[in-house]
Amino acid sequence: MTTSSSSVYHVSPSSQRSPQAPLSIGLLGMGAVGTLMASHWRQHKVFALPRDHKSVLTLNLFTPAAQTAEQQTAEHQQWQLPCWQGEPLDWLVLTTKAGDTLTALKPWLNHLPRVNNLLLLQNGMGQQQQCADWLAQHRLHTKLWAGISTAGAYRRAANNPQGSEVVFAGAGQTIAGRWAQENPADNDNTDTTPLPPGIESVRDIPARMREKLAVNAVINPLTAVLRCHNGELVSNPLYLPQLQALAAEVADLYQQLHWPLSQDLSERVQQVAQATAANRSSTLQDILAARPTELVFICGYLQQQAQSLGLTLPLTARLMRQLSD
Ligand SMILES: NC(=O)C1=CN([C@@H]2O[C@H](COP(=O)(O)OP(=O)(O)OC[C@H]3O[C@@H](n4cnc5c(N)ncnc54)[C@H](OP(=O)(O)O)[C@@H]3O)[C@@H](O)[C@H]2O)C=CC1
Ligand SMILES: CC(C)(CO)C(=O)C(=O)O
Repeated sequence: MTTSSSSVYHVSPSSQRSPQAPLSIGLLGMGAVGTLMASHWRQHKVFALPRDHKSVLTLNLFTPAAQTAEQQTAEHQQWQLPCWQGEPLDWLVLTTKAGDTLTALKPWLNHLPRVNNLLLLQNGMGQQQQCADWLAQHRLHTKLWAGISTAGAYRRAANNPQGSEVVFAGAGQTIAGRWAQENPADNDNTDTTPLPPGIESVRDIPARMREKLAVNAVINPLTAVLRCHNGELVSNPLYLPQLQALAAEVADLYQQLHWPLSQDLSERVQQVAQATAANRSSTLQDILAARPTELVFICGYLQQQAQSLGLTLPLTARLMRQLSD
């Protein structure tokens, strides 16, 4: 098990041993992050919620050599998850893309009264409040949690009966907290429900998500329009001023919204772009694969916030137009 000096676990597939009694956990969204999480929770009772409600789901995970401290050789894992039939769940963890949240949940509505805690482990913002409203509309008392992760994984074609596998691309930190309202003052900071292993409980999840959102609101649309790796936003003298201008626009909005940022946004974005220099942003990857992006839940969410104050975000709006052309 890989742990830091605090109680934070750094997610690494299957290497972690559970320090607690087995939890029953449902996973909705069996893609890259869903498979990584399922691997991590092999000691628990994990169910899949596949779109087709099939009885069993086969997962394939490839971990390259030396991806985790204790693992020296590359490893292929294949295992199966039973499909959830409405058994009581401690946790339902949703790992679809942001835009698929409610579409994925709706077919399971009748079973949701048997779910104690629902965790949305996704990038973007906006879908958490949509989900909170939807749960309230259906008088469901499931406790809603939101989380973000810096672990990395991607899907690729593979020579197995399923035709694909998930590649573990890097360990990271996963945090989550109760989502009551978007206003942090209204959140329940006292909930001590133990989270599934590998996820650190934080008291200020909306604030933590906003910090991440600000970085994504700069790197993701720019790399998608410029069709470049993250690092080029800093190393290319034509791109750096665009990064700085967009960061200033987003930082100004945060100031107007009274959303604190722990660091100068332009500096923070440059650090993240350099730390992930060889990566293609998730938005660029989606565009190259002709998949819908999550920008509506990143830039679009900030545009809505700006609109609520009677403001506009001209640079963001131009990038969004360029990407919709
Ligand atoms: N990949 C990464 O490294 C990271 C991703 N994230 C975030 O995590 C979230 C998930 O990303 P990722 O795992 O990469 O995405 P993937 O596209 O790999 O996985 C999403 C999964 O959700 C499934 N899904 C979509 N709609 C439904 C539905 N209606 N019912 C059931 N399943 C459904 C998809 O199924 P199908 O394939 O059939 O469409 C797919 O298996 C995103 O918000 C992403 O930004 C955050 C940090 C890192
Ligand atoms: C931090 C960053 C920009 C890394 O690529 C990311 O979160 C994403 O691509 O969505």
